[in-house]
Amino acid sequence: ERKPTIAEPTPLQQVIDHFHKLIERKDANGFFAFPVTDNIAPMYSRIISSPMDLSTMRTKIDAGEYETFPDYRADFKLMCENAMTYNLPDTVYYKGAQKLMAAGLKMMSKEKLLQLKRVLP
Ligand SMILES: COc1ccc(OC)c(-c2cc(C(C)=O)n3cccnc23)c1
Repeated sequence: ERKPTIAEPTPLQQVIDHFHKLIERKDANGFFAFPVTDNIAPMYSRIISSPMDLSTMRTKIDAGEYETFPDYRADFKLMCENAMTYNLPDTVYYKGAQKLMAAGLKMMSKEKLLQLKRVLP
């Protein structure tokens, strides 16, 4: 019978996958790994209108939902900004988001992407 074909990742998916893996490694505690639920964060779904997390981003990467690299970077920023909206500044979540955002945007800066473009076919 016909075998299901596994879609060959596009060059964009491969570049996004490369950065996503680096970001996942930076979230050692897993605070950003899965959607934040109302039972671990009271009223979260009332306060944060557009939730985002690394597992949702992974699903979007594999489904080819990111048309451009900036679309992916925007979800990463949204995830960090949500944490800095919901949590007070002196929490591990706010501080973790601040650190993750700084490291991630530095890694995915326009200069870094230009360098990458030079070495890609
Ligand atoms: C303490 O263990 C965990 C485990 C998973 C979490 O989110 C997926 C979180 C978590 C992650 C967050 C964020 C990202 O705002 N959060 C906010 C308040 C209370 N908990 C959290 C904490």
